[in-house]
Amino acid sequence: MKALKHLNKYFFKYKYSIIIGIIITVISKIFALFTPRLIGASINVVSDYVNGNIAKPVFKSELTTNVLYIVGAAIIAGLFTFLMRQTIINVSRYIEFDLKNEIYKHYQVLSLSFYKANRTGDLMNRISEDVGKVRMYVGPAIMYTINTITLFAVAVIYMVDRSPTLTLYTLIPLPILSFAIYKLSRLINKRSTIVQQSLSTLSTYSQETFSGISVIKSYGIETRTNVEFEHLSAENRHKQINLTKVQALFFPMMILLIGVSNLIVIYVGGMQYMNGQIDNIGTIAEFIIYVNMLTWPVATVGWVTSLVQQAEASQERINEFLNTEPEIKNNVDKLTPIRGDIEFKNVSFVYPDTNIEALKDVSFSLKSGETLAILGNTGSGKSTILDLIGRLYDINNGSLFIDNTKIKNLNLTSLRESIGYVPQDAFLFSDTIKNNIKFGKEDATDDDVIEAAKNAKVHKNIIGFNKGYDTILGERGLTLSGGQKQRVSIARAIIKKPEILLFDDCLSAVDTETEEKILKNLMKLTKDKTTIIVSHRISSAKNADKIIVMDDGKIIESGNHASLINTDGYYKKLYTKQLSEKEM
Ligand SMILES: Nc1ncnc2c1ncn2[C@@H]1O[C@H](COP(=O)(O)OP(=O)(O)OP(=O)(O)O)[C@@H](O)[C@H]1O
Repeated sequence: MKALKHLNKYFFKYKYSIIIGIIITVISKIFALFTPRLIGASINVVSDYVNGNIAKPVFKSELTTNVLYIVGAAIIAGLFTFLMRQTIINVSRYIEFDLKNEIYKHYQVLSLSFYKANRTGDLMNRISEDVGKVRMYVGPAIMYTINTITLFAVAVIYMVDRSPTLTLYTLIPLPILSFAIYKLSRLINKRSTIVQQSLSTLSTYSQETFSGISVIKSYGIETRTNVEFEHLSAENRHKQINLTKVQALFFPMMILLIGVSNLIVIYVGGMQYMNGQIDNIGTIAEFIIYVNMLTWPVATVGWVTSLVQQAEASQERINEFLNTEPEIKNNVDKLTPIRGDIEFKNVSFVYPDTNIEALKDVSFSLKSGETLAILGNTGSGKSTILDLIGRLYDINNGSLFIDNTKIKNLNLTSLRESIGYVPQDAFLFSDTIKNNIKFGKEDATDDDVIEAAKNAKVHKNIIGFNKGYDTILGERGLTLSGGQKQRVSIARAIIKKPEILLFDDCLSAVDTETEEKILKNLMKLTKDKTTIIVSHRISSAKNADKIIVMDDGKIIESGNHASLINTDGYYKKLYTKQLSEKEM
């Protein structure tokens, strides 16, 4: 129960609703337990009349009164049972909502390395399935426990009052029932988990094949994927059947144990009535109803125990994430406006998850308003430089200054708000094109959006779509070409008018002519902004104030276009190659 302590703050938050829920539960059970007493009394009235102990008018009036009481008690019990669910189950839904928000909020502050170390499916499971299991503890488990305790306490008092010996015999099979249900519930849960895992494998497989359907079709491997799906599906069927087998045992087992209890009541009660230990035949009927009323709550003891165990395991998994501290923390509370000077001083960086040394002793500096182009082979560390400027990771060695202040001593929100970043793989949300561009600046007007799109040279493409800027992108919307995506992504960055603009090879899918036009616009827009352009093309780099060439994490060349084309090396070679390609 240690992990579940995390929920105490929520119980405290909703304490009044929970207390009201408990009171309502107790009232509903007290009224529900009037029924057996009234039925017992009614049978006694019938018995007295048959034996000639009471006259017909008395018999009629007593029976009518009892029936009215039974109906009244049932209505009140029903009403309170409804209210019981409305309070306690509602509280569980509120706590589920709060817990989901708490987890989601925490996910948002966790660093990229956390997302690298954990699979998306796992993150989703903890916020949905695990929270669902915890809710079963907060709601049904607590409700049924209060229910059982109240029902048991009241019923046993009534029963002992009627016949202590018969009470004892009636209660004997109940712990056996509870234990059997507990064992069965555990088995059901174990098999359900196996079924869930196999279902998630099946859906992951299907999802992947649907996403990669064009590859599957172009390689003509539909039959292979069909066979694989059938195989996974057959495995799932086998696991589902295994689960159904144990689930099918649940009700027969309950019916068997209720039957045994009823037999005991009839046999022992009958003997006692014949021996004169019980005065009234109605007591036996009363006890049979008690047995039937108590069976389900007793069975729930076993069920609830396994619910609590599952909730504990789920909360433990949730706590593991909630207790994970973000690696990148904001160390400064007050906002620190950014001008845009950047300086790397002997910076080295090792990716924590792969131990790859992506940057080795890198030094360069850039004044606010200057443009830097970074070139180099793939995997040479270009994107890593951009990630470090956005403080997506913290450096291991050396110093990284922004505006002559160590990056760790800047307010994280100020830093990130002052950066417009266009990643290598442009990611667009399933939303309208307009909202995807406005993502960079929520309060942007339609004119701002159009201006940004024009500068990114994507406006003409957008107005060519039927719904223009309101065209929905994503799975159920329009698919943009690689180059269009990159340009929408550029529009998103420039609409923000940030102090620092980072372009990570974001013109690679654009033809050189459009690239030229975009670069011209960017030069105008970023005149007084610090700009870093990562590229494999000389055309993107040639106008930059500074150019560095990376290889295996190190800077191997630096200068500007004029100086580098006069130095034998990577840049000159690339320049000559791309020049001859252009001429061809
Ligand atoms: N998130 C990451 N986790 C672990 N290692 C990484 C991560 N990102 C990059 N690396 C590794 O760090 C090295 C530098 O990668 P980086 O992405 O900075 O290169 P790049 O020069 O931008 O390459 P490209 O031109 O292909 O984009 C590579 O060896 C890469 O495998």
